[in-house]
Amino acid sequence: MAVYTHLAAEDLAALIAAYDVGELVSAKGIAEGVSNSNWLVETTAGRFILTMYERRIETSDLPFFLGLLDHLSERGCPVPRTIHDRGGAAFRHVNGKAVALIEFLPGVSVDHPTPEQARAVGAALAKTHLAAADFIPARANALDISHSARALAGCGDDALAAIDPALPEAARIAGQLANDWPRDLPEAICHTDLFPDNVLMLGDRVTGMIDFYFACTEAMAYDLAVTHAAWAFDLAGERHAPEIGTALVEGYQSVRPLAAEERAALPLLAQGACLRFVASRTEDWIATPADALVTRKDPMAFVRRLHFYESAGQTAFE
Ligand SMILES: Nc1ncnc2c1ncn2[C@@H]1O[C@H](COP(=O)(O)OP(=O)(O)O)[C@@H](O)[C@H]1O
Ligand SMILES: N[C@@H](CCOP(=O)(O)O)C(=O)O
Repeated sequence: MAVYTHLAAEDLAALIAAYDVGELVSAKGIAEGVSNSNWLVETTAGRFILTMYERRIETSDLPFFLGLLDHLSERGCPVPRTIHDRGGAAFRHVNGKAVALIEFLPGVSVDHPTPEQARAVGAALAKTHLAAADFIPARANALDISHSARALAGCGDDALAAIDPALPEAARIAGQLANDWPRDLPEAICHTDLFPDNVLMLGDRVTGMIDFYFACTEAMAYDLAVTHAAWAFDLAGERHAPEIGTALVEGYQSVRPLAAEERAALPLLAQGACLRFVASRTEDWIATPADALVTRKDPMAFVRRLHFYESAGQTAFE
């Protein structure tokens, strides 16, 4: 579920009246997602997504995230633009919480991508990297490898082993990788969470890239590594799908060829990408009671991918 807050009908109507988007017709809570509350809003002028920021997002970061959506959308990327209110503001507050009205994009998230779809996702990712080149604001990656290493170490070996006996070893690998991390790869504003549920597709076409709320200044090859780890496996991380990974990298390179040092770094970047999700999933696992309404995501699905990238090396990307 992802509607954490009840919005009274009169609050909703007053909010929509602040925008030049016609009259409110209906608003339905959207079940997908875990971080924010989302509603599909219909007005006499069309459909919109209303997002209420609930967890992990600092209001001070909203101008960056929402400005980025507008920047990428203006440059032809399939990214929803922000609807600004009559006073020009990109976000407002309702009952003390920040909310934004976002363009609705068509499409569905695929569960079992084909190579053609993965190719299109790779190309769309590379286009956002190029289109973000003249986006001036910067934002550090709060979930970089040093953070993952600290977060896992902070859980303590006993708590990690209680989830799975293999987790303490993953924490040690994170500490090692934080020391070996490449620092000089070309950077851009990166999505850093481009999982299948953050991509909307119609057939082989990417119609929407959403949920830019982890976007930050990062190595572009790291963003490709995150996307590879998110797309080129089954959900449990047990089966690598080489045809998906290959198509993804080919699609990326059809728009932005990788430099030799970026290609060479991919296996290590992919291990770091896995550890970013091992760390956040482990923290959530410990913080969320087993009977909570939100389904906990399994950190071990990314420990398996981590070990795959360790042993496969460069062959994971061929
Ligand atoms: N711009 C959009 N156009 C169409 N659907 C959207 C849009 N933004 C979000 N959604 C829908 O809302 C769901 C949750 O959005 P998401 O941003 O992933 O939430 P969360 O940040 O909580 O994970 C998505 O899976 C999608 O179905
Ligand atoms: N993609 C991450 C979770 C991030 O949550 P999101 O719903 O905001 O994309 C994971 O799979 O661990």
